Amino acid sequence: MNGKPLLQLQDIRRSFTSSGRKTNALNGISLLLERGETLGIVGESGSGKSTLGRIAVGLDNPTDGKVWIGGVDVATVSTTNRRELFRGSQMIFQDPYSSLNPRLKVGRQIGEGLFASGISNWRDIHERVSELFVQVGLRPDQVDRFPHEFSGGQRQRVAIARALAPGPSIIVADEPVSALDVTIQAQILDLMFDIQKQVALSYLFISHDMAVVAHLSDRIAVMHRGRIVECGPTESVVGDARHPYTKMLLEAVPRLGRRRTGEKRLPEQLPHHDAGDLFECVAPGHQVLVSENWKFKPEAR
Ligand SMILES: Nc1ncnc2c1ncn2[C@@H]1O[C@H](COP(=O)(O)OP(=O)(O)OP(=O)(O)O)[C@@H](O)[C@H]1O
Repeated sequence: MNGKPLLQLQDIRRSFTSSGRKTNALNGISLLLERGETLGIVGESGSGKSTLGRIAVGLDNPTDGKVWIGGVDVATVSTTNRRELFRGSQMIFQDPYSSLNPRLKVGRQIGEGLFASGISNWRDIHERVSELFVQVGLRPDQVDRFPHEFSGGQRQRVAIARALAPGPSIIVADEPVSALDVTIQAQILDLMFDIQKQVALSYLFISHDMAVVAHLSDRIAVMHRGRIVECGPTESVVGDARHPYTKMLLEAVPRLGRRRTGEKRLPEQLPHHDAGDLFECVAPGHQVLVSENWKFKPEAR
């Protein structure tokens, strides 16, 4: 790959229309994901995080805006090349049970990913699947099990192995630990961190939980109603949040909120962003960007 950012999104918009009602899930998202970094995406339910993640891995298309993978504008490539382009972008979901085929042995499911990425010898595939199992902390003899024969944490390890199989450079993890017990959450986050040290991987790490996002991310982008309202290095966003919505998210997390003093009350109204407020989470290095163009306005119910 060239020296271009791994993933670049420019003014991404996505609306859905169902039963005659239009929802603007994304209202102009611009961000960069650099090589080897973890960009955390945090925001409450419905803020557009999953829609953003799906667009980042090619599972959905924006209504408007541009997606570049390694400097290549996705809109300019053929369907076949597009599939190839997105092979380097894999996704891990919240519920590994529903994202795994319940009727297929897990080794086979991972093997199929390897086959699709060009390994045609099943002996090589079997060997690689065993290696992947070891990499995610499972035993090679567990490859012949079905998904229901694993615990929740083990299933997420299987899902991680499957995502790693095609040798991706980007993994979008959408609430990967939300369904797990706290101790298991820490194990999976540590595993993701260790894997990133072993192989050159960038994570787009999506969660509603600021504590979880802060644990793993180099940078954090805070999403509110389909927009990024604050973005910067984790220590700045967590330690010195500027946007009221970010402060609100932090106050909702006792473990992180305790760091802050003198601001115990949550804002009674959420900030409203003007439609023309285009905010770009493209800061290289340590710059903190805060959307300034907001005012408090009662929430529309
Ligand atoms: N396929 C769809 N059809 C209609 N509306 C959709 C669709 N996908 C998402 N939406 C709407 O877009 C908005 C953003 O949804 P999205 O799932 O991206 O948010 P989220 O931040 O990931 O929330 P959650 O954590 O609850 O999944 C929501 O209002 C949702 O109802």
